[in-house]
Amino acid sequence: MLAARLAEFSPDLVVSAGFMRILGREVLQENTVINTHPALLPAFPGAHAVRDALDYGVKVTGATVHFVDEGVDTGPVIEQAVVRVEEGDDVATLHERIKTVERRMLVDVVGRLARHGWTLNDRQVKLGGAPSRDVTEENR
Ligand SMILES: Nc1nc2c(c(=O)[nH]1)N[C@@H](CN(C=O)c1ccc(C(=O)N[C@@H](CCC(=O)O)C(=O)O)cc1)CN2
Ligand SMILES: NCC(=O)N[C@@H]1O[C@H](COP(=O)([O-])[O-])[C@@H](O)[C@H]1O
Repeated sequence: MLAARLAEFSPDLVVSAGFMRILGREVLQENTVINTHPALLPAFPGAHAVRDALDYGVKVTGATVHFVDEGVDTGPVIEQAVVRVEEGDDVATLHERIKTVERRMLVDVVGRLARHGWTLNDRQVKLGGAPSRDVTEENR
């Protein structure tokens, strides 16, 4: 039982990155969970975001770090980073480029959450601190 296993560590924050199981109420009621998703939510939720973005023909996609709620990819957005779709991209090439950006963003977000905390009003997340340059540069 994941909830019980997590309780043994009393984590301040649980990070889901590539964790492909839907978390249930028993985990979410006891833990603050964030997730990284390889699309600009609310676009392309679910388990096949990169494929779905390519199939749709978007020119830009990206990655989202969000709080996890009982919905699927519906939690409040913490940070996003944009990635252009390039000529000749397939799922593998596009996903690798997204992963490069999302890993940097995830490290930045976890650091800011830990150091500066956050506020949540309705769906608006305000993180303390400022995004690191390499996250914001990608968004230019
Ligand atoms: N309660 C939540 N749990 C999780 C979330 C979330 O937003 N809410 N995010 C996921 C990770 N995730 C997207 O970032 C995600 C993972 C898996 C699926 C999904 O539909 N899985 C299907 C299998 C799909 C397939 O393999 O074809 C399933 O579990 O039946 C959607 C989104 C972490 N957990
Ligand atoms: N919907 C969940 C989802 O698609 N998660 C994605 O799985 C990849 C894991 O990469 P990795 O195995 O190389 O860390 C990441 O791109 C993450 O956003």
